[in-house]
Amino acid sequence: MSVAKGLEGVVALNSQISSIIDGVLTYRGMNIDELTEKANFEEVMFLLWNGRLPSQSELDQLKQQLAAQAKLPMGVLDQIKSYPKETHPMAVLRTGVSALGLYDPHAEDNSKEANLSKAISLTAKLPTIVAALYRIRNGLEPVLPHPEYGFAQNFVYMLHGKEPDPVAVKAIDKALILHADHELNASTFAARVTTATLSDMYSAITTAIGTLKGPLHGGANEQVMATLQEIGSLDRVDEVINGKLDNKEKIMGFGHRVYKNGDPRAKHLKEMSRQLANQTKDTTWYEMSVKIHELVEGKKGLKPNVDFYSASTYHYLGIPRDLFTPIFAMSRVTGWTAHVLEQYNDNRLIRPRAAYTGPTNQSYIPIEER
Ligand SMILES: CC(=O)SCCNC(=O)CCNC(=O)[C@H](O)C(C)(C)COP(=O)(O)OP(=O)(O)OC[C@H]1O[C@@H](n2cnc3c(N)ncnc32)[C@H](O)[C@@H]1OP(=O)(O)O
Ligand SMILES: O=C([O-])CC(=O)C(=O)O
Repeated sequence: MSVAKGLEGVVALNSQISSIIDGVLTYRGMNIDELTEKANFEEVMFLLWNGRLPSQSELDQLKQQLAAQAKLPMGVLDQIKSYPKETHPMAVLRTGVSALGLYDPHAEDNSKEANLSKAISLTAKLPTIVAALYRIRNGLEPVLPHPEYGFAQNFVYMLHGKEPDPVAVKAIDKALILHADHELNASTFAARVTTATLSDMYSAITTAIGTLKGPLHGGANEQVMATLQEIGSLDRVDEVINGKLDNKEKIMGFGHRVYKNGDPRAKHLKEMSRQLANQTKDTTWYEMSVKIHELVEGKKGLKPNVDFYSASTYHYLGIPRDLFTPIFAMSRVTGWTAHVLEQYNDNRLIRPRAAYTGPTNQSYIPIEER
């Protein structure tokens, strides 16, 4: 058996949700450049789940459903309050989503209707968990979701507990659009593997969150910020980055399994970071990022992925770095749930083979003879 390590280049299934063709990313056939410029995140979630853009009344209805579903069951909120304060937010999110399943009487109903409403409910509740865990850890009371606010607006509101800044809301909305789906990335694949056993949507999304958490995947955005903070100033970029490259360390936020000529999302995040740098009059993080970009591309030919400029963007918005990956999850849950729906629609157990490379013809040795 020949092995494609890391399943590189293996086409594992058919999907109609997003595509990466010649370096162009589309959701349901629509270029993400256009969606980022013209759509809002609620339209994009509808698009991913339903395969088309919503009418005005469908969009209004979705917004109402999201607002109605955003509150957490008391049991889940109480659990989050009881977790050790130093727990990583992705671990809280993973456990919180798993716990949500316990409070949903339809958790085991895998009909299309039940799963679509679970997709809406999970999408609505993830920001509430993220904002709550942030506030609880800082000794603050969680803020109830605002029934009149849009998705991004509500997240910023619940995080800071005050009228959200429209610039921050717009930036988060765009970032959420850019992260929403990405073909058969590791966490989406993991969600589909779980779904393909005919397990439930909460199990699939819990699987996906655990998979997104790793630094080779969604967890890279937090590590990008760690690198920027380690460097600390523009004049140290050369020394630190060259040192890491000489040590054969990976520079987080660079490289991609699929894009070899650049990630089409990075330019949008770079521009957002640039604008926020100018608005906050704190250009260091943006300038350091650009310098790292030039150095890594010049020396290794590697280009930034979606995680690289998202780090400085979120930092400018006053978001602590360990919330970066949870924000990614708040967006990607729309793609994950769309893939869960697609998997149920035409399911077959996902079960590849392994080429066995261990010893053969071994005999059992009684314990007293070992
Ligand atoms: C949302 C997302 O998940 S986007 C990806 C987020 N992850 C990161 O940013 C982490 C840093 N990047 C990486 O680790 C990789 O580029 C990945 C995981 C994204 C893709 O990995 P793969 O396709 O398996 O590439 P692989 O790790 O085999 O790299 C190929 C070569 O490029 C090098 N390379 C790849 N990425 C980097 C990097 N970020 N920094 C330095 N070198 C790198 C590898 O060391 C390897 O070199 P070698 O052939 O001399 O051993
Ligand atoms: O597709 C991948 O391998 C990683 C990913 O999730 C993304 O880039 O958004």
